[in-house]
Amino acid sequence: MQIALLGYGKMGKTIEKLAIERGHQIILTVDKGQNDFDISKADVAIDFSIPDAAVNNIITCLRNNVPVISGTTGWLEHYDEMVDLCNQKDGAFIYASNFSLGVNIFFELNTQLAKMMKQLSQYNVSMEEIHHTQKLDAPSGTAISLAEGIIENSNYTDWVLDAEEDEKIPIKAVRTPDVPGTHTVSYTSHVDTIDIKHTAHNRQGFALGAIIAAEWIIGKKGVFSMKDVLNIA
Ligand SMILES: NC(=O)C1=CN([C@@H]2O[C@H](COP(=O)(O)OP(=O)(O)OC[C@H]3O[C@@H](n4cnc5c(N)ncnc54)[C@H](O)[C@@H]3O)[C@@H](O)[C@H]2O)C=CC1
Ligand SMILES: O=C(O)C1=N[C@H](C(=O)O)C[C@H](O)C1
Repeated sequence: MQIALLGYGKMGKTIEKLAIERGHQIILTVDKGQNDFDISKADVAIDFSIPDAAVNNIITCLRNNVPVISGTTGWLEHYDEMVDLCNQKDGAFIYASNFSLGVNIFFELNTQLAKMMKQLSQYNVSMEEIHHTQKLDAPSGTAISLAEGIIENSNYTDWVLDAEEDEKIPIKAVRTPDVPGTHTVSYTSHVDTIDIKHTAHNRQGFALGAIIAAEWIIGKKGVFSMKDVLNIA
């Protein structure tokens, strides 16, 4: 596979190393300030850039008929526009807030637990996400996905960052040097707490998942998710 990497930071560099080990070629890397690039020769593009750049990068890929894997978080208010553009261009697109296998299993566990807890009004749910201090967005995309999984399966209506409001899931965002990503969902009653937690030890799980998604999307048309790629649940 000939891959274009949009964003050549911590994730871009981790993906480059793993992709080469899997026999792929990196034919283009794009980083800050490179606004004029030719992506048309890539089989697939993988975007791990910044929230302000993600939308333009996805548009460039779809307009050039290049399938795009988007891992950048913090731009989701434009997600529906990207879905429309993908369908209009008969393109191929996957966004995932978290590409790691472990977190995608954790998403399923979170959904099942939310269903079990729905009738148990003595428990209140809360979430904590911990990330490195360079992270630009809060809460993390993964925390938002976890909150959406709970909202779909409970009486909670929304989430709220670093605050407490009725019927909203409180998410605490903590920034600590060098933490790749830790997410905890807690259900607390007066007598006990149930925690489920995922801890990333490094970025390799995110990178491998994104490469597997890129390998999977070649030859497909449409908007997909990691559930389609991993064929789970
Ligand atoms: N979905 C997932 O599994 C994961 C998502 N992420 C997300 O991926 C994004 C990148 O994460 P990191 O690599 O850790 O950040 P990073 O800060 O190390 O790298 C981002 C890179 O994007 C570059 N950039 C800035 N403007 C750009 C533009 N217009 N076009 C292309 N590149 C541009 C920056 O100069 C930087 O080198 C973040 O939004 C993060 O939340 C991170 C890890 C896993
Ligand atoms: O910025 C990061 O580093 C990460 N971002 C993603 C997110 O916002 O959920 C995924 C992972 O937690 C690492």
